[in-house]
Amino acid sequence: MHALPQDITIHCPAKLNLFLHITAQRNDGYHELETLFQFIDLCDDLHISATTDGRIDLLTPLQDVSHEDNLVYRAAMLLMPLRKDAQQGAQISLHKRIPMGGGLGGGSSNAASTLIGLNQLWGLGLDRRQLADLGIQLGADVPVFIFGQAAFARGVGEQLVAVEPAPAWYLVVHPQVHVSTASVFQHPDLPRNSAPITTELSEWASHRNDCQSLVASLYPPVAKAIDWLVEYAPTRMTGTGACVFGCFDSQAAAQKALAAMPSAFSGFVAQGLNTSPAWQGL
Ligand SMILES: C[C@@](CO)(OP(=O)(O)O)[C@H](O)COP(=O)(O)OP(=O)(O)OC[C@H]1O[C@@H](n2ccc(N)nc2=O)[C@H](O)[C@@H]1O
Ligand SMILES: Nc1ncnc2c1ncn2[C@@H]1O[C@H](COP(=O)(O)OP(=O)(O)O)[C@@H](O)[C@H]1O
Repeated sequence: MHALPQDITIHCPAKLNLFLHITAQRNDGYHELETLFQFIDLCDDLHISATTDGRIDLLTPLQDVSHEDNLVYRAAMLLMPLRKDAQQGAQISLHKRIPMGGGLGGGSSNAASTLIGLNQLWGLGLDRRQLADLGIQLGADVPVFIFGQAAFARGVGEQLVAVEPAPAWYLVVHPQVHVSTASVFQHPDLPRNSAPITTELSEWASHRNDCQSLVASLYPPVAKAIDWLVEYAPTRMTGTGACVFGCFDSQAAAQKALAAMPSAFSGFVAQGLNTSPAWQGL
């Protein structure tokens, strides 16, 4: 039998929702979506070392998130009952770069990478489907990060079909406000009855983010960020916001717009990725 690795470093990419349509609301309150996910090369880094004390130690606290609520810790807890040996433990540290709560999916990506990494270190032998089924308990975006390919998603984000969105460079602009996902989905003015998609996924003009008008009206900085960025490139909000992204043909064009960005916003240039770097080297 091969010896298990003792240490692993896993990238946790951010995602963009290139579009997001809400097609229905289920009886349990959750919304049925049709969304196109692409990863971007802005990544958090997760480092996991195997230990033999049967504990999960998270070495890097996050501001405003307790250890017990941290999605890294919660993902590790989901795998604890599946260990082959109760002495198996882990020390985990997270280097965060993805802004939190901006619609970029960083927490879900951290959770997915924790499941991927511990599955490897502890030799659990779970396949991607089994990891995704565990991960969805932590958040609707976790399965796509385990799936590891750009995807068209239905349901609450668990029915995934691999797709190849065109290569693109993005300027991602953070309007510096925090939008609560739950409050957007609870809002009475949210449109909830988009028709299921029949057009090409790649046709930008046929698609939209159904949360965008509502969020822009509730949060004026989001509207200002869109109004500014749309002068440079086709622009849309990701997830339930607050971040918005412009699509550029080249890194240089995206960088040029970033250089002109008003100081009220923060932003970064990133490349679209159709394969997640989380699985690299595994
Ligand atoms: C909207 C999306 C699109 O990618 O992204 P984000 O803006 O969060 O990144 C996701 O579907 C978000 O997924 P996630 O952030 O994991 O949401 P969760 O924690 O599962 O849900 C937060 C709350 O939003 C509501 N919710 C979420 C997803 C969904 N399809 N319908 C809902 O009604 C529920 O009230 C839930 O309690
Ligand atoms: N490891 C984590 N990284 C980021 N956020 C986390 C993490 N663990 C828990 N959270 C909580 O999840 C919320 C949503 O995080 P995130 O995935 O970054 O944003 P979004 O859902 O908007 O894409 C955060 O505001 C934070 O309270």
